[in-house]
Amino acid sequence: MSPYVLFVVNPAAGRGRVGQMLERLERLIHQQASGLKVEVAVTQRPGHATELAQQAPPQSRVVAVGGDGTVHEVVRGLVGSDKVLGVVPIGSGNDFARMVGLHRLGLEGAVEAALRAPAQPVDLGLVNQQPYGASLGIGFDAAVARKALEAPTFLRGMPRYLYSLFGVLRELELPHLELYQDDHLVYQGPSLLVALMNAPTYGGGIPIVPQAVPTDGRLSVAVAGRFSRLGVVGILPRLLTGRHVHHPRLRFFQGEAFLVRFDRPVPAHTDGELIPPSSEYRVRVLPKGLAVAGFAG
Ligand SMILES: Nc1ncnc2c1ncn2[C@@H]1O[C@H](COP(=O)(O)OP(=O)(O)OP(=O)(O)O)[C@@H](O)[C@H]1O
Repeated sequence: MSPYVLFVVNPAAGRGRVGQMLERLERLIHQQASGLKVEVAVTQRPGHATELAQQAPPQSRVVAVGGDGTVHEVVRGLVGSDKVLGVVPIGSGNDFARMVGLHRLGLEGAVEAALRAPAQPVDLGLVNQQPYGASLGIGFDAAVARKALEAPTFLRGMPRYLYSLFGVLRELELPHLELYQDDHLVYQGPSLLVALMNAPTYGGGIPIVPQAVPTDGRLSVAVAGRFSRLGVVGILPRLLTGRHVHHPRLRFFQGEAFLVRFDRPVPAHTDGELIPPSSEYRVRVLPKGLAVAGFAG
């Protein structure tokens, strides 16, 4: 029996580009799906993709059409099931697709892979019991993302990012971090950010932990320690090209389970989606947590 494939399309992804492509997308999917049972569902609101993924029948493929936020919501609906994740990356960042090698396929190639390519498992992360696919960022980058929500609506793209970045820099006051790996304290001190990664990149290709491998049964962790405002501005260009890894205020760890504890609630994001700020994040890897169509392993 051929599998049932549900495409979950987020019209808001890619800054609304997906919504503008809806008809073309549906045509393409139905053209390529001959012989398969396929349905296309358009999300109506944030969180809807998780419900749709949960409701899909056992052993089906559920394909996230959008960016990392859409993938994140579908992952949340699939974890612990025998369903397979597909990804048609049309977001702004697409770091999950980059992690599993699907970002270079182009639209038709990605639809084809979602429909018919064999599936291989990847690790997932779990933070305070909630799954994530590619990234967990705690601290500075999440604060910038949060600030962007308050930015004036006329600011878009890079101006919006710079507004948010300098807004957070102006108020910069580093929390005190204690990082435990398997119950051992491995780092303590002021911290700009902590990234607990399954993927090497976040934020649309920023190689925060270039050595991360999503099939090694471990999370790769970067801790940025005490940074001044000027220090942050100095490290950013190096971060974009992966030249930050030898910076003396950066530390890297790899492992299965971490406890991230702060002296106050600190903002965080999973796969680029903000989660409620907390002073404690319990994080672990879920080895081979989800099968992904078109992932070569
Ligand atoms: N119908 C909808 N209307 C508005 N927002 C929606 C709808 N459906 C889903 N969303 C939200 O859209 C947001 C953005 O989606 P997504 O992250 O996939 O796109 P993106 O931001 O372009 O990509 P990336 O995260 O890769 O940069 C998500 O937070 C999701 O919850």
